[in-house]
Amino acid sequence: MANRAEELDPDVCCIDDLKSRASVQLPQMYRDYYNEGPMDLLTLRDNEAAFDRYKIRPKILVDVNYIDTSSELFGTKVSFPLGLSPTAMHKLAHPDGEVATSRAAAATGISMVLSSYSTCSIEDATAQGLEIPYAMQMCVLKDRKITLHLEARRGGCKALFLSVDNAVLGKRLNEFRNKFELPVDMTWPNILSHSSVHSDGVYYDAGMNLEETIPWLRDNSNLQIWLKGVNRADDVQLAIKLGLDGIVISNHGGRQLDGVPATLDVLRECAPIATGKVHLAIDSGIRRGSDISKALALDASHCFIGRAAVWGLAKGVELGIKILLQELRITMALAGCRSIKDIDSSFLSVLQPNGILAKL
Ligand SMILES: Cc1cc2nc3c(=O)[nH]c(=O)nc-3n(C[C@H](O)[C@H](O)[C@H](O)COP(=O)(O)O)c2cc1C
Ligand SMILES: CC(C)CC(=O)C(=O)O
Repeated sequence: MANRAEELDPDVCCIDDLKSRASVQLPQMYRDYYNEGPMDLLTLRDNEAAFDRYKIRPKILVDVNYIDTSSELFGTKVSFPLGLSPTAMHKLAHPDGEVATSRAAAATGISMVLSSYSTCSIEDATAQGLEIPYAMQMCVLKDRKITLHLEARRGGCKALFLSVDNAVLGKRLNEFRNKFELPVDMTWPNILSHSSVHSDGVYYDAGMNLEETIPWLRDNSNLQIWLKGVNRADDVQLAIKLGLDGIVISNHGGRQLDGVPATLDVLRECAPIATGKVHLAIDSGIRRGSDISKALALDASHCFIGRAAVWGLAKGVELGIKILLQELRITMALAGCRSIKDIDSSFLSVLQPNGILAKL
């Protein structure tokens, strides 16, 4: 049968399998750091549950012999509208770290955003994929001499993703209980070529404000600037006013402020403001190809995954990406969508508490 998992691994058929595999392989301290979040994990759970509240409405009798999943990010073609969110310290899960993750992104033709706290250099990571779009995540650090935006350009990145949801770290109980710490031989080369791990300057500047930071970045970089971690309609309006290139609706995968709404619900609220004015992407909670189709139907132009990629480091990041692509293709075929632009709000309904399906 045409759709049967082709070359996929029978032991790992879905992202949940990948999570189980990674969870038994990783030491508890790192497994909990990856899998969990702050306090009661309310947002972490709701990010995933939100995708189940939206129901797909398939259109019948569409010729789906040929499905085109291709899309575009930062003006570069990608095989489907999925990218890797910035996640710190890949060497905790695999000795090749971000180089391995980047290799998988390149092999599958998708985008990758590198974390400021990557354990490989930007140059080593981006050398893996000459055809795919890379971006660099940055926070404004206390030490302004740590110029990640300049490193990003040297490394061939097309965009900067400014994280705006981490003025301080969320209260992650697992990190307290497990006394989380980095192995002594692990460093953050993109930050530490300029500073020492013991310097306070390598941490976030909690006083950062956009009115000052965006012009500073524009003066010092010609890369696209995206905001990552937007959760309110008025902040979408601010991003448009400041002329930003893109926004990622994100709650850091439910790792920062527990109790904020699921990103899919925030996307639904913010998309009408952003459409046609600024690129809009989403992350947090994406575990299935059908989740990607739901976000696209709610007007996201791109989706990103965090944990699904780090779980992949235990068994194959490429395998995880291929699983999501296969599931997206099957969803599109069964829903009657031949291309990404066919996926619109007519393909979704919401199940209301009274049990009645409502159109968007
Ligand atoms: C282990 C881990 C490390 C992360 N490190 C960063 C980081 O360095 N910078 C950042 O902006 N976001 C970071 N994030 C958040 C991700 O970019 C992303 O928003 C989140 O993982 C998406 O949710 P998901 O894991 O449910 O896909 C991290 C997430 C995880 C799981
Ligand atoms: C080094 C970090 C603080 C990375 C991060 O953003 C996270 O763990 O969610």
